[in-house]
Amino acid sequence: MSAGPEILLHGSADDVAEALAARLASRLAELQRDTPTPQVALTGGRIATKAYQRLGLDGRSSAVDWSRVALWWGDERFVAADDGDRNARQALTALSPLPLNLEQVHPMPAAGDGLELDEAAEAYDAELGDVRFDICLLGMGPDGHVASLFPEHPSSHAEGRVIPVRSSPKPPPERISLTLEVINQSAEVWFCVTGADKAAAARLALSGAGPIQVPAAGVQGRDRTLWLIDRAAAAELPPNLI
Ligand SMILES: O=C1O[C@H](COP(=O)(O)O)[C@@H](O)[C@H](O)[C@H]1O
Repeated sequence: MSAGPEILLHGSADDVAEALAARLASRLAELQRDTPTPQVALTGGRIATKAYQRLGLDGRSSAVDWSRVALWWGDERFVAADDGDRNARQALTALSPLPLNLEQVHPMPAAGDGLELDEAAEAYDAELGDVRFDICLLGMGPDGHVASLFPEHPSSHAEGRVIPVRSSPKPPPERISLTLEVINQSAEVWFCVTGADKAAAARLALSGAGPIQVPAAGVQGRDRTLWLIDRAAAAELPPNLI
């Protein structure tokens, strides 16, 4: 059963990225002792991408068998596959030095792949099937959004597991997102949150706000919910949480 969120405080955004990369490598190696292919949902965002770059550089020398890691995405911008805005493109470029098994890499469909937005979300739902993530990584926007679930927006209270998102408050307007239903089936959820512009949202997410107003507040892993956070983003947290 999940305990409350665990706050892991770091000095700077770079420290969070380094810590995320190191934690991911060590947890994956640990999981691989008992699990043939750990299932990981990746996030987009600047800090996560830095962590992927670190893993791309150092990951080969870790104990992880990268051919036995399945990669999924928590959300995606519905743009062309070669668009630099794609979360998957950014992550896979960074991770390209690793010997991943491409059959275990599951990017969300891109615009121009032959599917409309709704069909693309349905196709990803079917591909996901009954997979539950061992680790789900999440960023958080300054407005408290997670994946592409935005506050007070239809995405924050949509039904289903994988949803099409239109009129996203953050560009690009069309996206695909997992819902909290799927995210919260993950054994472990790891937030990576940095910067002073996230401080107010972090405080709200960790002090009982509603998930429609602050989607990050509705996230809870089955076993663990970690917040890898820098001092700037943690500046408004109640002292008892740190
Ligand atoms: O649009 C998105 O933004 C969030 C947060 O990004 P960050 O750069 O502020 O960390 C990210 O979690 C999400 O995957 C992405 O699509």
